[in-house]
Formats: sequence, C-alpha cells, structure tokens
Amino acid sequence: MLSLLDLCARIDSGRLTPEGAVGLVREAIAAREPEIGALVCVDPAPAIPTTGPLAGIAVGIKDIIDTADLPTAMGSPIYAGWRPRADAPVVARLKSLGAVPLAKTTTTPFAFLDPTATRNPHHPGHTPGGSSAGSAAAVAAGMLPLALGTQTGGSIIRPAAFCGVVGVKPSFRLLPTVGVKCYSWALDTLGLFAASVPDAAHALALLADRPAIAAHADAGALRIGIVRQDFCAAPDPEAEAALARAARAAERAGARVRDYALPARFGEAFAAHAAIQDYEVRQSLAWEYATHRDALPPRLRAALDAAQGIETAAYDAARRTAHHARRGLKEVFSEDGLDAILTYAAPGAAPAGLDQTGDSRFNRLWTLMGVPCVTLPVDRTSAGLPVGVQVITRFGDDGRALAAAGLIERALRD
Ligand SMILES: NC(=O)CC(=O)O
Repeated sequence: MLSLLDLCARIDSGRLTPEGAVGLVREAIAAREPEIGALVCVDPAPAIPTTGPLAGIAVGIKDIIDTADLPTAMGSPIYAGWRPRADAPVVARLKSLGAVPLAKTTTTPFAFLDPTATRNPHHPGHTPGGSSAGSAAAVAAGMLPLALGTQTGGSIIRPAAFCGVVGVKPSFRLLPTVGVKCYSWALDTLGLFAASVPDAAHALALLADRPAIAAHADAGALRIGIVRQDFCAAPDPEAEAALARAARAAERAGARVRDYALPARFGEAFAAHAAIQDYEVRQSLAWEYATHRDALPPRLRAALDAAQGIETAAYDAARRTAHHARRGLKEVFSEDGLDAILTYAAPGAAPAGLDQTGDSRFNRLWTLMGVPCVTLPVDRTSAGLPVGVQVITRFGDDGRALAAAGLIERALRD
C-alpha cells in the first residue's frame, strides 16, 4: 500500500516532487483499477500545489462528497453527471493543505446497502464492503495513500476491515458534513482510510486542524475493555480470534486489558439506531423518493417504503434512548476506569459475493454514540482475507483512539 507519511517524507526531502508523487498514483491506478473498479472518475489535469503539508498527496473522494472539478453522482443514475458548483468544505480543506483530490471513489447508491461493482483487492470474488467501497478498496490496492469516506451505520469501519486498511470514523461532526449528501443528519460522519495508523492520524490531525490528534501520548498504562457487544448476533470465529490476538498484543505493549460487559442500556441504544436512521432518511431523500422512486436500487427503495410508516413519537423515543446511552458511555470511561474499548470491527472477513456489502451490527451503536472509532488489520483468513478489530474511545478523544490503535499495530508487528 502507499504510505502517506512515506510520500510526504520523500517530497519534503526533495527525493520526489509533488508532480512525481501524483504520477506514482496514476501508475498504480493504471495497474490495479481495471480489476478492482474502485474509482468513478479520475481528474486528468488537477492542480498540483508544490507547497503545503499534503503537497503531492492524491486523495480519493467518496462520490457523495461534493467536488467542483469532478461530477458527484451519489452512486445513482439520478445524479449522473451532476456537477456541484462548489467543493465540500472538507475537499476545500484538502486543497488548502496542498493535497490533490484526484479521483472520486465508488459509493453504494446514496451510501446505503445496495452493492457497488467494486471488488475486494484481496479476493475479487468478495465484497470490499460498503458504503465507502471504493475508498477502502483503492487504499488497500495501493492506488491511493488517502481516501475519504462516510459512516451512518458501518460504512467506514466495515469496508476498512474487509479490505485490510486503517479506517477512522472520528468523533461526530469533527469534520464538517456540509456538501456531503445527507442520509441521516444525526448519524452521518466523515472519516478516512489510510495504510497505517500513523498515516491516518497525520491526515486527520491536518484535516481537523487539531495537531494533538497525531501527538497523543498516554502517561501510564492504557486501560482497555474488551467488549463483545452480545446484544447482537455473535461474530464468526475469525473475528473472535482477531480480537484475542489484538488484546494479547496490547498487553505485550503494556496495556491493562480486561473483559467489560456493557450495561443493558446499550443494547437498547443499538436497537434505537434504526428508527433514527430510517425516520431521517425519509426526509433527506424525500425528493428522490417522490420523483425517482423507480430509479432507486432495491434495498434503498424497500427501506424508504418501510420508513414511510415510522411515527414521530418512535423517532423521539429513539433519540431519548440514544441521549441517555451517550451519557452512560461517559460513565463507562470515567467511572469504570476505561481509556479505550476494543471490540469487533465486523462479523468476520469480507463475505463472498458482490451482491451485498456485509453486516454493520458491530458498528451501528458506536456511530450513534458519536465516539471515535479506529479499525486496524490484525489477521488474515486461510483465504488471505483481512480481519480487523475496532478501537473506541470517549467522544472527543480521537487522539487517544489513534494512539491505542497505533500501540496495537506496533505490537502486532513486533
Ligand atoms: N452508510 C452506512 O454506514 C451504511 C452501511 O453501514 O453500509
């Protein structure tokens, strides 16, 4: 894979020019894209700044994020050729840092569950996951050093885990979702994909203009709770094995690791995610549903059909449940003495077939809680498919989530 930090170092030392770095990416795209299908389009002649902390870094932009220089089609024929007038602020921020938004990456239509044609770089007969399919696959295939994605259910963490890359779903609203096609305004979260934890931390710190995110250092031993989220169906054996391996690596690195059972309220919050997501998408995609229902893909059309009947009272009750759970989560970290949670990133490795994007059951609670989540690859199955884990910290503690993930990543290498 292409390391963002390695490219930055080579550019800073003069061994590589920004133009040359973008050229390397174009060569990688030419070599791998035909078999992977991670990209919607590539800018033939983007501006390539020679200054800025991300000068020469080509970035993939999930195709629900507005770009002024490239179409933004939402993964749907309804928006074929749609050209936003302006860049989304997160894209404008990338450009201000010297980065090059070189390609739009495939997304499931409107970032829901209908699959893309993108293939998992580790096995072409398996899904890369969704909804940020192209971003995860492009980084995993070594075509891009950085890509943006979004998560409403599990759309960053799940594809990152399936593709064996680092995925970061930051604290809710750490990055502005302005200019990003809305699915659920209470859940949608912008995040990113990179080759390693340090690469991801460096990119997020710059994007969020929060240098501390990449400079977090824990004074004492990290206190990690192993959480199995037993309010939903158990994972495959490989996910359990990866969790155990990551826990052992954390202990070798000096962390204090213990099993932790979430209080019952979190199972209720897990169940509340659906009512919030579905009630809000009924409004956010009301125009598409009213004027182009037949052009919507089957899973999304069925979800919108079902969402028409959700009562406002049920939505309000779900929001109250989520609010109480978020307050309870603060106690988990403060009163129960945890610095981080370690849990499954997905039910297992990427499922076979391109007719689905996998299951987000181990992601949805944390998206609703709005807390930082980082996935890193831990194992491979006998078929060579990656299996990851997920590190979670309290709201706003993004630097510690990345530091904890980095501690495990290094320990796994040792
Ligand atoms: N957008 C989403 O997060 C939906 C999913 O989990 O695939």
